[in-house]
Amino acid sequence: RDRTTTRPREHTIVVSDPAIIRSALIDHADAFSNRPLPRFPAGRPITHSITSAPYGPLWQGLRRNFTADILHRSRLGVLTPLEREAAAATVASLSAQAGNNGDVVIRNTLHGAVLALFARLCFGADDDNGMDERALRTVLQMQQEFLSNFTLVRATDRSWLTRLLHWRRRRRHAGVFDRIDEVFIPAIMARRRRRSRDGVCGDGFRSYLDSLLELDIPIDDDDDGRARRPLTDEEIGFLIWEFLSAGTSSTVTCLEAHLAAEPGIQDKLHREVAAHHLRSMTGTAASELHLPYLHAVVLESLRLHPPVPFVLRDVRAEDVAVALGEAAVPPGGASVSFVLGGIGRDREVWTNPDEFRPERFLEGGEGEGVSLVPGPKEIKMMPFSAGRRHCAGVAMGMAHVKCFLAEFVRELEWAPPADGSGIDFTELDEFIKWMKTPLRVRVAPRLLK
Ligand code: HEM
Repeated sequence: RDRTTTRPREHTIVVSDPAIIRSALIDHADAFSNRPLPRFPAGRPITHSITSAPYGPLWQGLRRNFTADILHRSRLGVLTPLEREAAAATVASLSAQAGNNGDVVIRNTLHGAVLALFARLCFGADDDNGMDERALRTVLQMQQEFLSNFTLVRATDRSWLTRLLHWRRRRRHAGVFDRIDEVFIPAIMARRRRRSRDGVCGDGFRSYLDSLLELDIPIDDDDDGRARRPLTDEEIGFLIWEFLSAGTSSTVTCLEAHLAAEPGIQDKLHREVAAHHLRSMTGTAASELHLPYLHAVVLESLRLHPPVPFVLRDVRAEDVAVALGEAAVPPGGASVSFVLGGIGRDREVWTNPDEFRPERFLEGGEGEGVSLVPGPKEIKMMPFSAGRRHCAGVAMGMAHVKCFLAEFVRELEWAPPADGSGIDFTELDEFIKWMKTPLRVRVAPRLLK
């Protein structure tokens, strides 16, 4: 079986042509199913996460547990009340923070709320799930530190000189991983105690942690996973870190980009959402309701501002040559970087691609039927990537974004800041496409108008 290497490849190939991306990720999926392994501090079980496990029985087991058990579509309705509570708390907090003129910077509040929601899905829905406000603040800091150093650490990985020059930031980045055990292991132990005291899930809510406590993984990925063992607490801690981090920043980035939408679009969205009395509906995920305009707004935003700008693969030389036609790949193989950012703005596919026009995704529009994760047909956008390693949280990501957005436009009116400074759409050139200047908006309660 093809294995990925822990040594950074000397050679990186950047691919932005959608036809070649499709051919590599879908037609040559066997060769393009491993990510380059990051250099994490020695001693970490770096391959024991969905994102870093090589394609094989371990990855299959971890991913199946995640998608078929915890994130399965049939469970999304069960999660809706938690999503609504988180969205409502965010509305209350933003309203309270808005100054006299109504201006408020939303990113930190939103990030905290989305993280708290993921923590409940992960550790259990009760307040005493072991992740109090202090622990959540620590995780928020860890995520911010991790993301702010990620691009630099990757870029400086290749030579000892760049590693030496940037050792301080590299050390800070590695320090995040040193804190994972300290933050999560007490909560893991508390959940285990509760389960043995009160029965299987303690509070009756099957959390991601519950699934990990019950999961057996292959002892050896090379013998097709026949012999199995439970996960260690350290491995569970790392999987929890992945769960809390993989979706939080992309969900926040996605929402930030939506809320900058024009008033005309917002009013139309408000009319649709209000007509559905979303709040009174229970047991149905926002993503499952018939809200075509909400769906179109989310897709249009993902087309224009995909939160993850590129995806990486670790590939052997012969596979690169077959799939990409690269003649001069060194025998050591290559890292391939597939650029997702520009696909949705292709002028040959989209009319006036830089315009925010959700209508293109409604019936009869050029985007009707475009799928969130492209299959073997032409790729018109791919915010969640494609092929075997495409985003494992598509359904949950969409459900969260729609639920927050619906609650936001139902309760509040959003406008550019009162001081006339406008909205700066410049994105940071990093692993996650944050807006360079965190979005500041004017909010006003809708019901009082
Ligand atoms: C709007 C929200 C989101 C976007 C745009 C997004 C996008 C992506 C992208 C582009 C990838 C890389 C795929 C590749 O390498 O081919 C990815 C991977 C992944 N995402 Fe998401 N994501 C989002 C939300 C979430 C959520 C909510 C979760 C769940 C907690 C999640 C969990 C994951 C995981 C586990 C992977 C690794 C999959 C694997 O290696 O098998 N994502 N995501």
